[in-house]
Amino acid sequence: MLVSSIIKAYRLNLSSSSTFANITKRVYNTQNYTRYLNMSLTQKKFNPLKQLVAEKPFKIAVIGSGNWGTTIAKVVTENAKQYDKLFYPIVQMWVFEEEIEGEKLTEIINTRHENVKYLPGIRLPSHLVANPDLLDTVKDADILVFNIPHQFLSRIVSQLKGHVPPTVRAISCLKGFELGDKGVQLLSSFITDELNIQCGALSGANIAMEVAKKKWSETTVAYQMPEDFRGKGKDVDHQVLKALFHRPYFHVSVIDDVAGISIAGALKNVVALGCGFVEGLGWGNNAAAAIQRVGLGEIIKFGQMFFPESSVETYYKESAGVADLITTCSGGRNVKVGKMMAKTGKTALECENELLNGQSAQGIITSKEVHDWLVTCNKVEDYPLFEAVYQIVFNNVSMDKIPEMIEELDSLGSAVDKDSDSEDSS
Ligand SMILES: NC(=O)C1=CN([C@@H]2O[C@H](COP(=O)(O)OP(=O)(O)OC[C@H]3O[C@@H](n4cnc5c(N)ncnc54)[C@H](O)[C@@H]3O)[C@@H](O)[C@H]2O)C=CC1
Ligand SMILES: O=C(CO)COP(=O)(O)O
Repeated sequence: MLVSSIIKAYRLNLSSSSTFANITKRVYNTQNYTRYLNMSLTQKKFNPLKQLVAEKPFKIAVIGSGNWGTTIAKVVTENAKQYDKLFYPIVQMWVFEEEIEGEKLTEIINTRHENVKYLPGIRLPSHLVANPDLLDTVKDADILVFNIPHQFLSRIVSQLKGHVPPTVRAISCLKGFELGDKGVQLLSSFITDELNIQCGALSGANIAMEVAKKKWSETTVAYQMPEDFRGKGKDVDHQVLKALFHRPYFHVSVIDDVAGISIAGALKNVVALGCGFVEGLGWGNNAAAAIQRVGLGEIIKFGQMFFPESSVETYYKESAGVADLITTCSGGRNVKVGKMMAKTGKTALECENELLNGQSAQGIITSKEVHDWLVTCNKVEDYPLFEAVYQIVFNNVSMDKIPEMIEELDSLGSAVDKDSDSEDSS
C-alpha cells in the first residue's frame, strides 16, 4: 500500500516539472522514511530522468581533458549511455595533444581508455573519444562542456568563433575569472559574449580524483533559460542538465544563480592558498579555520559588490559555496601549493611545477586577476586576505605577516594587538 502510494507520488511528480530532489522531499514528507528505506532496490531505482526524450538526441562535446576535464567527460559519457533517448551515446573530448613516452595522449586514451597523465588509474568509457582537433570535436555538438584551466579559455574561444551556431548551449566547469575590457567577468558570461551561445556553470565541492573513483559527492549546476528557448525535447533545460551530470555518486542540484556558484568557485582557490600558507607554517587547525572564515566573508562581499545578481544563500546552501571552500582547503591542489611554499620557500610556480605534473593551481592566477581588478576599482583595502595572498605569491611578502595583514580593526580604529603588545612590554 505504502509502496504503491510512493510510486504514485513519483508518477505525479513526473507529470509536473519537479526535479529528482523534490521527489525525494516528498518521500521524506510521508514520514514513512524507515519503510521507504526498506523498499526493494528495484522500486527505489525508478528514475524519472529516464522518461526524458529529445526529438533528436543531444550531441555532447567536452573541451578539455585535464584532471577535472577527463573526470567530467567520464561522468557525461556514462549518462549519454544511460539516457539514450536524450543523448547521442558517443561523446567527443578535445585533448590538448602531447606525447607521453613517444605516444600521443589521444591514442593512449582511445586505445587504453585511460588518461595516463591527468587521471591515471581510472578506466574511461569506450564511447568517450579523445580528439586533438578542436573544431572537429565541436562539429555538430548541441551541448559544449568547457573544462580547461581558465588561463587558456580566451585562446580556445577565439578559435571557436564562427564555428558554433547560436542554438548550441554550454556549461563552464572552469573556476576563475576573465579580466579584460569589460572588467572582471564570469567565464560563462565571457563564453556567451564571445560565442553568442547561452552558457551556465557547474561548480561544487569536487576533488576530481574522488569523483572519478565514484566516491559520493554533490555539485551545483546553474543555468538561466535563454529567451530563445526552443521547447522541451528540443532544447536544454534544467532537467536535461540534471540528466547530463547527475550520477548515483555525483548528486546534482540545478539552480539559476550562475554568478553565485562561479564567484565561489573562483575565489575559494585564493583562500586555499592562504590556508596552505598557515598550515605549512605549522600554525594548526585554528589558523586554517580563521583563514577560511575571513575568506568566506570576502567571497560573499566580492559577490555582493561586483555581481549583485548573485544570491548570498548560494554561498552556504549549495555545494559550490562553503562546501567547496572546505574541500579545497582540506585536500585541493591550491592548498598543497600554499603548504609547499611555506615549507620550502619556493615560489608558487616552482611548487605548482614540482607538485602537479602539468596540472594547474588556479588560485595563483586568480589572485592576480582579483588584485588587478581591486586596484582598478580602488577596493584593495576591502579584501585584506585576497590582497595578502597576492602580495605573498607575487611580491614575496613574508607569510608570517598574515595575521597583521588581515587583522580587523576594533571600534576605535586600532588593532587590538598593538595595545596588548605595549602591555607586555610595560
Ligand atoms: N581538478 C579538480 O579537482 C577540479 C578542477 N576544477 C576546475 O576545472 C578547470 C580545469 O581543471 P583540470 O581539468 O583539473 O585541468 P588541469 O589542472 O589538470 O590542467 C591540465 C590540462 O591543461 C591542458 N593544457 C596545458 N596547456 C594547455 C594549453 N596551452 N592550452 C590548452 N590546454 C592546455 C592540459 O592538456 C591538460 O588537459 C580549472 O578551472 C579547475 O579549477 C574544478 C573542480 C575540480
Ligand atoms: O575545485 C576543486 C574542488 O572542488 C579542486 O581544487 P584544486 O584546484 O585546489 O585542487
